[in-house]
Amino acid sequence: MMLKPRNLTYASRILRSNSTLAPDNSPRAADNEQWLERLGTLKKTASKSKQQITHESSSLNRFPIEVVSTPPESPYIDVKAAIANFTSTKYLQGFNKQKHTQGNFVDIRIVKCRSGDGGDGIVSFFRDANRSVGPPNGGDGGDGGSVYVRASTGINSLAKLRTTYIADNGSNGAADQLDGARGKDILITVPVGTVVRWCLDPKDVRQYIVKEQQSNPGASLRDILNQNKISMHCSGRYEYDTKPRDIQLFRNAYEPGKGWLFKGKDEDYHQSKDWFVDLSKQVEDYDHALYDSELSNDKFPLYGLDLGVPTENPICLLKGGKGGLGNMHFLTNMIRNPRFAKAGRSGLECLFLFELKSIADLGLVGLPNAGKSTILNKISNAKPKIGHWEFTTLNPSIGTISPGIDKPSFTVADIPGIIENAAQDKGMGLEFLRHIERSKGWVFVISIANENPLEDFHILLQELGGMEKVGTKNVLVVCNKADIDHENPQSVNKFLQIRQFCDANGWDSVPISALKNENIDLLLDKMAKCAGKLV
Ligand SMILES: Nc1nc2c(ncn2[C@@H]2O[C@H](COP(=O)(O)OP(=O)(O)OP(=O)(O)O)[C@@H](O)[C@H]2O)c(=O)[nH]1
Repeated sequence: MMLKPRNLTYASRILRSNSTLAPDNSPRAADNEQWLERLGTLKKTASKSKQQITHESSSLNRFPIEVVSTPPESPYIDVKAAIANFTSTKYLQGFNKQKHTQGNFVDIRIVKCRSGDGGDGIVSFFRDANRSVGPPNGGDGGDGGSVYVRASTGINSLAKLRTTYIADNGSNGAADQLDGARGKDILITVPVGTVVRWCLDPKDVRQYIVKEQQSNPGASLRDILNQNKISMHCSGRYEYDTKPRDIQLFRNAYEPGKGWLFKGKDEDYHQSKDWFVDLSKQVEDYDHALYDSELSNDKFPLYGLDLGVPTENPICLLKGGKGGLGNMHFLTNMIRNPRFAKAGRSGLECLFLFELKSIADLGLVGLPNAGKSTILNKISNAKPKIGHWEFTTLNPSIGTISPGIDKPSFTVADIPGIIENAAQDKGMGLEFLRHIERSKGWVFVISIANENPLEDFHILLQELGGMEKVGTKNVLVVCNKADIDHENPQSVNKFLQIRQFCDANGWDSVPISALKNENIDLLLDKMAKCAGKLV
């Protein structure tokens, strides 16, 4: 904490207040001089202040980065990473438009946030019947409001998120040493499971894509976003290794030594006076300390902020700017009438990508029309849409399964069907995978009535990231629609082929008919195991 003279002299002010006419709770010249002397030491300690955001999760997608330079070459860890990591293809493709949504479900939002500017300190002098110009008594500006986020249960969509959140600026100081009011903070409440990431302005990204597509007409959106990189300053644990942890945010505020506000005589007049130049040098240390503490606070986790559990205390995304000092702090033995004060520090403005990654124990994946929604409908309390056309499911739905009074319940997420080349944005793309990313197990639903179910299974495996990615999950393969043509030996053969492939990989498999309720109890047992709820 940076002590200002008023804090130092509180007791002495109370003692003196009855004995003089002057407004005698303003800092004395001697107090101010003592404070100015101390500033040099503040500068060295402030940069060690604690970093604010600590919610970092290992479950977040650690995308590849290229470290370009590290301290001491640069004060930061400079990294390059693909643009795709700082935007959303779903957003750029306009998936948020009404035609792509069912009901009120929104799982991705880009939001502009701004913390408030600090109010300015003011120039004012005490006046009464006996004195036209008394000691300086200009108060400090109030701090700007900050932007906070918290995750809460009971909400399951980002639909209510606004596009812009702007915290209030702090008020300017006033005469009689009155500090300005603090700006009002903003609290953004999101569902548990939301990941917040720093992101680029979609307008800039769109412009960039148009330019790239003009120079390279065949390039797809995904290729452009993956192949082009942005550079950024990061901070991290460079004492031990060069691991960048946070993106460094910068305020558009005045540099240390600047930000003076003058009344009466202008800046040129003051800069020509030695007493002001000396004072300004001392106050520059105060500015440096502020700047250092801003740098250590103004960071955002490079891989995002994972709000996977309800937050007890709101987390500060953007801190408001500090209020400026009033002229009462600049009274010294040399300077009897300080006609200058300091401006408040600016707030911060950033765009954040809010992504809801549902938290379900199991994820149902399959080609369109495989019967995923029918299964979820049969086994849980969820009522997803069922239709005999492809892509009936446009949004994920989550159902809770309660197998019995003595058995633990678990949750299952049904996501839109995945088709060949989904990774290249065919069909509904792979955007919805975020909802099963955190799931312990993946349940592959394959329609045994299709011509080549084993090939369908291979397509799914390929689109979901291959054996390497799928190998990190518990896997259950459900061969649905076993009622169709069940007496035909070819149908049995199709199932046996899949079972053989599953056995070779150590995965469980089960034939069912969701429509006719066949083998559903066995399916529930196997799903509970896959979710890690049964041994
Ligand atoms: N014969 C038969 N038909 C089924 C079975 N399960 C589902 N169906 C039918 O298959 C069609 C597709 O079912 P859905 O549950 O909507 O399939 P989905 O996988 O959710 O489809 P998308 O929403 O496109 O991803 C519907 O007409 C269902 O009635 C089954 O076991 N047997």
